[in-house]
Amino acid sequence: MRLVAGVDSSTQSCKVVVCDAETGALVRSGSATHPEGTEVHPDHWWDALQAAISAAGGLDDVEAIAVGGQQHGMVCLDEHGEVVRPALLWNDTRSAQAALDLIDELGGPQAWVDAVGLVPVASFTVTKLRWLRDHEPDNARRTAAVCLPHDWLTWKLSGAASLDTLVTDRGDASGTGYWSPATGEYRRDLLELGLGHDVVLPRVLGPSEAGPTTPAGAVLGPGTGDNAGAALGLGAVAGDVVVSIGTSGVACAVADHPVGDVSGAVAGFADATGRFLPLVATLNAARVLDAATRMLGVSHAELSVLALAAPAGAGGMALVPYLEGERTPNRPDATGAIHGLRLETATPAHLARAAVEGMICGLADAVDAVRALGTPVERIILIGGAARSEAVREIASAVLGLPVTVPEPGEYVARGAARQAAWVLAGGDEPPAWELTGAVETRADPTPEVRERYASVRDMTAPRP
Ligand SMILES: Nc1ncnc2c1ncn2[C@@H]1O[C@H](COP(=O)(O)OP(=O)(O)O)[C@@H](O)[C@H]1O
Ligand SMILES: O=C(CO)[C@@H](O)[C@H](O)COP(=O)(O)O
Repeated sequence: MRLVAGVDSSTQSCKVVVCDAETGALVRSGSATHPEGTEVHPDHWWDALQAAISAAGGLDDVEAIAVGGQQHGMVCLDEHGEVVRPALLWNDTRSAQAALDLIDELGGPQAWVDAVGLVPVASFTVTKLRWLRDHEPDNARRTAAVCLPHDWLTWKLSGAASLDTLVTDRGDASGTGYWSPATGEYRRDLLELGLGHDVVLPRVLGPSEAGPTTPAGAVLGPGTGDNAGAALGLGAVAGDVVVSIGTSGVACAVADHPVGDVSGAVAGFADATGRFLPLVATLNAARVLDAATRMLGVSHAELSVLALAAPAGAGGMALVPYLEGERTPNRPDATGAIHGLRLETATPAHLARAAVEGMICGLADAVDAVRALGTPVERIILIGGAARSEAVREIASAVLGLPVTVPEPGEYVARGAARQAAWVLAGGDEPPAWELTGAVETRADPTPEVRERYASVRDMTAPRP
């Protein structure tokens, strides 16, 4: 059996899967946690990757490896390849003003959509570079190369010989704000608009193009952003909308043509197969439920039981989940809110239900935004840590008004990276046909009134103090 490995270096943890290259069957796996915070030194990702590889029994018998990772994080390297400062992550909102400045300077949202398929918000790398230029000019000047979390880990696995050996892929490059999915070229003028000068950028490999090798001789794939990785790991096709409830909430779909949304809600990313990946991301997803478990002093399993014990609509209680500000809608300084609290609804069950419903209402808006661009929504595939919750599965089906397909619990980003590694080994126009088994469909009675209530209160939140 030929073995391949896939990595998911996500916001909260690093996961490694080792799979049979031909069938995709999981052979072994491991994981390790990442530190908290929206600013993290990349060395922590490297340490977690080493720990996860050890937990997975090592990679000595693996022929190819690919790395999927959280998108957009700004990794700045100096001319010697040293990290200039801790990386600013996708969920760090300090560059919100930089995003507004950049939109203005290029001539408005349409100019950005035309150039790179997205309208800048604080998440995208180009805005973080502008923040660096404005707030840490010495660090900006020292920056000789910029890459993303997955690019940096691929480079480290290759031995990090020189800046010229940095590689990336279309999927992750499309989240920078200085690479065009439509032309497949960097927009160095936009990089310079952000950072103030030109730097080395990773070479963009094709979807199954081999990168460098590890010192042990395993071939490295291009890797990709975590959402493109998940779509590849799930084998998503037209009509599927992947909804991921991890640290971020995401709704995305595979498309044959580049997509642009001047409202900025949908980012017109590229995917990991040579196609495109219109995507909406929210900042508030699984951690809203983590917060609810803390407020109620219960476990996730207990939160799920509580939420399902309360009536749909939580007796009119609606929770707006902007606990970390929000990206879609673009409200970096917003806070969360609980509306409609009454004596008779002041129970743990009502609060649990309102937390799950509010978080999913944000994602239902995301699915609507993807649909509004003409993307067919025939099947919802639910993944991410919070998909382990029965309440999330039931309430997602009810709030979205659609059946929800939940694959068996697994690491689908890491699986997608492993599938890419297998594709690099096998060659050919399409990735190897890895069958997805064990998916279960959940159908609940639709509750459109929950979304109506949410829509009536979602703009009523206080700014961050
Ligand atoms: N049974 C569960 N119910 C709800 N949330 C859960 C459950 N298990 C894990 N989670 C949450 O899922 C999140 C991690 O999901 P994951 O998709 O791995 O995140 P990321 O990829 O962003 O690091 C954590 O916030 C964790 O608390
Ligand atoms: O910013 C985005 C997508 O645009 C996020 O989806 C990040 O890619 C982080 O993902 P997770 O760690 O939550 O999986």
